[in-house]
Amino acid sequence: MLVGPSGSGKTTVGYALSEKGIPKLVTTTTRKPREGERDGVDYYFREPDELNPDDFIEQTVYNQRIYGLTKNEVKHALEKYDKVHVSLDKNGAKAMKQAYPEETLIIFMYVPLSEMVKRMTERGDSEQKISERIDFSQETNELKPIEEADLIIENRSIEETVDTILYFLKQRASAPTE
Ligand SMILES: Nc1ncnc2c1ncn2[C@@H]1O[C@H](COP(=O)(O)OP(=O)(O)OP(=O)(O)O)[C@@H](O)[C@H]1O
Ligand SMILES: Nc1nc2c(ncn2[C@@H]2O[C@H](COP(=O)(O)O)[C@@H](O)[C@H]2O)c(=O)[nH]1
Repeated sequence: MLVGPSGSGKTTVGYALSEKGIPKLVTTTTRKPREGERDGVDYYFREPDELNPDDFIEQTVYNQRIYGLTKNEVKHALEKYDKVHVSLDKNGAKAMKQAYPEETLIIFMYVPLSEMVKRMTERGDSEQKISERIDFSQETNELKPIEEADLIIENRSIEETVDTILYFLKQRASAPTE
């Protein structure tokens, strides 16, 4: 599970992990698509009244929008792949870790605040959106790594971050189980 504040690079690193054979679980949200985002690829974009809580393993409200991971998405992915990744907020990651402690790893990514702003600007977010996201991050303490994190990593260069994650996963896979 990739966790970190807005603009820390979860989506970008996630693309790179997919290319390395660790595909992404597509989650569902009631927020509107950003430019270039596609339904069924980036998210399942839905209206609030289309969501049935029983279909979800976990759901959260982030910045006034609902996000969640469906049981079906996990079931279908794990029929095909032994390892997958997903980008979740802190609440989602904690809930998943509690429910599936042996099967999940939390990778917390961060960048300095100034870099977050720069990257969101480059991504094309409006000044208002950036300011909302930064305020939200600060109010919810999103910049602070969560205690449950298995790996905490500053996302300086994408290549370095991806290599570190792959190395970490390899180490964990070869570590003897208790
Ligand atoms: N290591 C990096 N160096 C430079 N730019 C980066 C790096 N990682 C990501 N970016 C850029 O930063 C911007 C934000 O990255 P991204 O959308 O992946 O963040 P995110 O954590 O998924 O954010 P959100 O939670 O808001 O969806 C993008 O424009 C991306 O290309
Ligand atoms: N708990 C969950 N968090 C999710 C899910 N899908 C995405 N996210 C996280 O929400 C925020 C905002 O995402 P954005 O794409 O609107 O910037 C970010 O932290 C995502 O990782 C989910 O299904 N459950």
